[in-house]
Amino acid sequence: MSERPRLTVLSGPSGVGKSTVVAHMRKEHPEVWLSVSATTRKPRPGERHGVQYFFVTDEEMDKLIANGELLEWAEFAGNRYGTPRAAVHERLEAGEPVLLEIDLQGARLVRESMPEAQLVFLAPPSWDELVRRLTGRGTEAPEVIERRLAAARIELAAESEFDTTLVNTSVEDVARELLALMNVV
Ligand SMILES: Nc1ncnc2c1ncn2[C@@H]1O[C@H](COP(=O)(O)OP(=O)(O)OP(=O)(O)O)[C@@H](O)[C@H]1O
Ligand SMILES: Nc1nc2c(ncn2[C@@H]2O[C@H](COP(=O)(O)O)[C@@H](O)[C@H]2O)c(=O)[nH]1
Repeated sequence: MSERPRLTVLSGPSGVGKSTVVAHMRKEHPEVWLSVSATTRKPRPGERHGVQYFFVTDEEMDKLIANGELLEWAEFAGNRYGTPRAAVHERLEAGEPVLLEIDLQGARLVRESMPEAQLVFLAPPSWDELVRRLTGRGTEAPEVIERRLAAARIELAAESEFDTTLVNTSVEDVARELLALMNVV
């Protein structure tokens, strides 16, 4: 590792492949620490509490927010999501490469509170391919897909706010590029 690791934020429209890229990257490089967010969204089949997310009630999320326990939080497509603050700071202080996979609103908040963070935007090869991926994943009802696509138009329009854009044509290529940006390889 050539430089001190810093916080990296990966954002991009729902269905672009953020989780797929990060999972691929962490298979080879488990030393990259991925923050586990809290969310009020219901678990998808196979998702486990404490692994993909901390699945919390609305009341629990209210408390996390009120107690200042979240580094950032946002409402996205009808659910709330937030990054637990303490774990991120602990890992950064330990010198580990830290990655947040969060939406545009969260990325903007992190930029305000931690201007040294690098913001990476994951873009789809095309709009049609984004729709295919989001629909093909088969995890959301049609009305939820519509909400996520409406958010995607806003997120795509904000690409220039990010330090770097990676286009997710190949999971392997993007994972390699992200590792390089994080100074892990
Ligand atoms: N490069 C790629 N080529 C083809 N399909 C891909 C590629 N990357 C991801 N996918 C597929 O796209 C779908 C969405 O990927 P994924 O769930 O990782 O997206 P995401 O950005 O994490 O979405 P969300 O923000 O909704 O959590 C999945 O079915 C995944 O297998
Ligand atoms: N602002 C935040 N956004 C987050 C966080 N954790 C995840 N996300 C983003 O939410 C959407 C939807 O995720 P899904 O798992 O329901 O498909 C996606 O863009 C995630 O990146 C967070 O802590 N804060």
